[in-house]
Amino acid sequence: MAAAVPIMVNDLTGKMGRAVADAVVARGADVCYLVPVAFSGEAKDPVTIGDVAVEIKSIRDGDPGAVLDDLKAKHPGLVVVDYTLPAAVNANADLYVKHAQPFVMGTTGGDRVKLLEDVATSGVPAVIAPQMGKQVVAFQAAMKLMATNFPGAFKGYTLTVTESHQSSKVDTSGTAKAIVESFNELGCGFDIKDAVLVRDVPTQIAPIPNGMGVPEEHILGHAFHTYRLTSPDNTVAFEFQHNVCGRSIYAEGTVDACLFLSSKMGEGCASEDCEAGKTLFDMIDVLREGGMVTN
Ligand SMILES: NC(=O)C1=CN([C@@H]2O[C@H](COP(=O)(O)OP(=O)(O)OC[C@H]3O[C@@H](n4cnc5c(N)ncnc54)[C@H](O)[C@@H]3O)[C@@H](O)[C@H]2O)C=CC1
Ligand SMILES: O=C(O)C1=N[C@H](C(=O)O)C[C@H](O)C1
Repeated sequence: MAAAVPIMVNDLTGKMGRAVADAVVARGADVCYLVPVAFSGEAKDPVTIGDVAVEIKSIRDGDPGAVLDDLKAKHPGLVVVDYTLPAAVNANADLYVKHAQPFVMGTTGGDRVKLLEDVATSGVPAVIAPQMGKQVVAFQAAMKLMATNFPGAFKGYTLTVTESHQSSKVDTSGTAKAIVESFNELGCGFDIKDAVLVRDVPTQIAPIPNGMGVPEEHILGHAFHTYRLTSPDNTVAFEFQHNVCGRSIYAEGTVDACLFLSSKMGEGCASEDCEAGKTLFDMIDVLREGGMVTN
């Protein structure tokens, strides 16, 4: 039986970090366990999750690289999870890469081109994806497949994109950005700057068609996305929607990504679908290789 995978969650005092830390503990100590240190933007009081008291260290002060090296030595096979902020994405990835630390990056935003280039060329195993919820990833993969098989199929159609998230979200949905890439390959010519971002609570709560119809109990944690395509003469319309309440779908997917990454560490991608030596993965890779629990 494989050894339990040690997982460090940065920042588990944030909303997603906490959901992932809870999911790590819930998955069971025979599968994975939470290491007792996490990075945040600043040092904070320890947080107890399950029976683990986690020390919260500042990633900006002291020597975070030495902390990582020490954790790696104490917890062989360590996987780091990053759910921080768009402004931290590139610097945090640089730190993990510099210390050859495999990681799962769920944080959105930052300079994505640089992120993917830097990590791919480093050879440090990583899963990077703006969406970790496996059913949403399956939809994302289906759109990608449609774009590959039928490029230009929606040429001339007008696309509108509306996304609603908790008002603390600072960036445009990373998932919408990824899915719009496929719509553009299908011929839509959509500028992501034209996406409608709903962050005000009254509009979120108001029923459809005037509002988003978000259940009030999920105002602090929801992700509603609608992509609407209309033909040039307005006679044909398509609407695609994925509406998520809460965060467990992403947290469970993240634990799956950690286990996937752990199986890849040191061997590259072994499946028929993957080119040998591949070290940078996304959630579509994780999905393709199966083995994800159903939630
Ligand atoms: N890939 C996916 O499936 C999902 C991605 N996300 C993304 O995760 C990110 C975090 O979202 P939330 O947890 O809602 O935000 P949050 O604001 O609740 O948490 C962010 C945390 O990061 C900390 N932080 C700031 N700078 C840091 C640094 N340099 N290093 C370490 N920690 C730092 C903050 O103190 C805060 O506690 C966002 O980019 C969001 O879009 C969220 C849900 C799902
Ligand atoms: O910040 C969030 O909450 C989410 N962020 C991700 C994104 O930007 O796409 C995934 C999901 O939408 C939730």
